[in-house]
Amino acid sequence: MSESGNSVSRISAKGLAALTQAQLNDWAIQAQTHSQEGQLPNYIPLLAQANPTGLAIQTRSIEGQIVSAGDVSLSFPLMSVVKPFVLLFLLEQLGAQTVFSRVGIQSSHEPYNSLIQLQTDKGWPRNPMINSGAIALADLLPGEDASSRCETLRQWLNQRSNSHLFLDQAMLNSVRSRSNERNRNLANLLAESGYLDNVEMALDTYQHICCLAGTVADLTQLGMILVQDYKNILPKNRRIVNALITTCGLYEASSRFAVQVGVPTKSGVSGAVLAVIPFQGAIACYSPPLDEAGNSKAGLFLLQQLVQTLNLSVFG
Ligand SMILES: NC(=O)CC[C@H](N)C(=O)O
Repeated sequence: MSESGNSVSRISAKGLAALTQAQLNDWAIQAQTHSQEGQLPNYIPLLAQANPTGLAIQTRSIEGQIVSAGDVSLSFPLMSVVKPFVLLFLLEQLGAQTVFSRVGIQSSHEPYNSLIQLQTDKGWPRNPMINSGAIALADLLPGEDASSRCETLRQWLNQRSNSHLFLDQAMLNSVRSRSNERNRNLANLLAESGYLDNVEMALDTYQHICCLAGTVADLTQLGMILVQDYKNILPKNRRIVNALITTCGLYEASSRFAVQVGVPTKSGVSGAVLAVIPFQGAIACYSPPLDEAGNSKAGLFLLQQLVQTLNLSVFG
């Protein structure tokens, strides 16, 4: 690029509102090619049977502009995309002091379900975006059993965000049909180390909340509660969640993504991805094939296109 071209691109400011339908359509087609390089997870039967070519993306701006591409009628379980919202709920209900007496704020360079990481940390869950941390937080949710805890969280989220999340019972049955020894080992070590009270309830609650499901429209609505001041949610709690999804949201790929793309982003093993563009809007993608870290191939490609073309990086 010429020097003058370079300086022009450096000062050009665009923003989410500048996105056109034609751009998003083009990128959605290119994203399909990227998704072919990914793999479906094999440890949850219904996720293993997902249609690998199913793809949807929606952007929602604070002015109410919505641009979508792909099949927006597809619904999918949030899986780990629920983790920031469990954290937000508990920060609002219990306060940061209680929450961070049960979970840390350090990023991890191990996979999201790593037992080695938890052993290295002597049973202290490093952050709320990996399974150990989310299982520890599931233990703090109020309610007598997993289903009532999940229902309380579901209603709280739907009321705050005007989304229509539902419990995907078939997905929950599928999750339960295979014993997840990794998550059980994590929960046992958390309990032995004093960071979790009830192993069975925490695991059951965690499985339920991972099966809260919706469409990309629900996901962008949900994302809006992290975008700006919203219905009594404390700004400091929103900032904590956005900071932690930036540093930990994509597991061991988080810092690379922050450097290369630069927006707070959370993924789930279903192929769901949610990005928060502070004071501008939210972007949700769904495409099941995953990269090695368990992040949607097409989802991360789409975010990269959007952020780079529209200058959305939160780092300026
Ligand atoms: N990365 C994820 O989405 C993990 C969620 C999934 N339920 C698990 O515990 O393995």
